[in-house]
Amino acid sequence: MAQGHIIPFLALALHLEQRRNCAVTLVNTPLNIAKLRRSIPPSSSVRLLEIPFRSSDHGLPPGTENTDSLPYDLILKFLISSLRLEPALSSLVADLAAGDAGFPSPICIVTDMFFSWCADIAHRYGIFHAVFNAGGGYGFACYYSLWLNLPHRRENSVSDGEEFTLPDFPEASTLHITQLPPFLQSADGSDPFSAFQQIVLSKWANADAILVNTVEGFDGLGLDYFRRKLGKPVFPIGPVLLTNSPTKTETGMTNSPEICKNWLDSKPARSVLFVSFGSQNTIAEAQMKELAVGLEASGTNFIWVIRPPLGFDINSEFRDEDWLPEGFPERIEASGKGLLVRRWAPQVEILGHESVGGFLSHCGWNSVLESLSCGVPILGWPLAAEQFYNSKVLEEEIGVSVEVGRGKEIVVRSGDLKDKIEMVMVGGEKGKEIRRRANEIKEMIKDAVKEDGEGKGSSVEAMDEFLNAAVVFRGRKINGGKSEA
Ligand SMILES: O=c1ccn([C@@H]2O[C@H](COP(=O)(O)OP(=O)(O)O[C@H]3O[C@H](CO)[C@@H](O)[C@H](O)[C@H]3O)[C@@H](O)[C@H]2O)c(=O)[nH]1
Repeated sequence: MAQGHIIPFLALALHLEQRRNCAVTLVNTPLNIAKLRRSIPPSSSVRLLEIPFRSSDHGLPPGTENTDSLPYDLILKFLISSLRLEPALSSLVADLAAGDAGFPSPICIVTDMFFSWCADIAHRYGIFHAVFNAGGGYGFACYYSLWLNLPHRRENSVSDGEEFTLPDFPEASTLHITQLPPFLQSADGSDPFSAFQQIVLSKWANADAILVNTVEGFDGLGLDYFRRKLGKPVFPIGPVLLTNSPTKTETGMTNSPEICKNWLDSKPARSVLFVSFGSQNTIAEAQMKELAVGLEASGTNFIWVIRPPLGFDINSEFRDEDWLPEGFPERIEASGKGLLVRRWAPQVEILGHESVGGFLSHCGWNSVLESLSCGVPILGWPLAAEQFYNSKVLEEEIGVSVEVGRGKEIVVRSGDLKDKIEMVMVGGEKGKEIRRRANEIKEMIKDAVKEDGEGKGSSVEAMDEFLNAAVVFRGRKINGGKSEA
């Protein structure tokens, strides 16, 4: 129930339908199904099914079915409400398994990482179950290990300024306490956040397979962690991406795709920095001001997707005069240096435009994959969830990024931002190496998804193995365990 998860699920559904000839049903709550309906190409026969959900029954504002419109402080309540979908999902799978919905009984159920408990439902009907993790291998291995090895703040152990290693993932090298969001820093295993994470993460072990939206070649460390930890097949099938960004007219995108395209068309190749913090995160007002000053001082061209800062309702009116330095919107418009987009931009199209040469990103994994698929290097400003570990692996292991900020609390200085923007966009040796490496990863991604006379890429092979495992599982159930076929 989040754009960062729904988008890769839609991409996976379309891939399975168009490339693998599978009949696919996407299940979600009514408002998310309405969004999906607008994003599915008319030629697709992916079927959409609703499960009922009334947010007010869970103490959430009316119409809250997606983190993109969720007040920032209600995330835990929202996550817990997802557990209450069990009876509705159970009865829906019972109908599907009986063939009541006019479709053949499903061979496989793929659920989001937060719905891993659906393995129990699938197995009740002899159906193969896979968790599809829309995040990366390394980032989610750290996230998984951190939540299942609590607490992290102990007397005489980890404290401010200290680094530590993960007991079951030492090869991840050291993490710093500032790479843990505040609620994870204070989690002790018995608080409601820990209780929720322990339910959903420990149940990954009940799945028959784990699908990860990544590429083995540059993200193998975390995949090996899950293989070792869960003893289950882990299939890196990515990147599974949409070719066009979903539109989001209901939240009032002010700059249409055509305006963005025309603006980008007027800029030299690789000269534009794209700035966006994803579908559900934002920065503080003071940080917005520092970022604006840093962007202006760097002299680079930029497109910046602005969301209301921390403390403001995501749906509130825009207040440029409070959130941005005085005269900033007018100056950048007059100079032609910047384009401000409110709430939602056509990100895939922007990153694919030849004028874009860098992406200042919160390091949500979809954004990372979309950027690297186009060979665009990253300036990381992780804000929540596993984004801190994505940023770390992108900089330290993969070599395509430099971190410019960390979290919502630590103040980022405009001077430092300016220096790092210059370094990635135009700078000397280090910037050159980051740009070279981003192009190398782009080629690695192309190889992973290729299927031609010369053979299959690693992600195509992984998808083959996953689909084969689901079919074999089905064959065994039908033949009472006697046959593999
Ligand atoms: O203006 C916008 C903003 C976002 N997007 C799209 O929305 C998705 C955003 O996904 P992502 O970059 O992964 O960020 P989040 O929305 O923050 O994703 C959540 O889900 C990811 C996958 O599990 C995690 O990596 C993140 O930490 C988590 O916050 C991407 O496909 C973007 O192209 C747009 O099209 N336009």
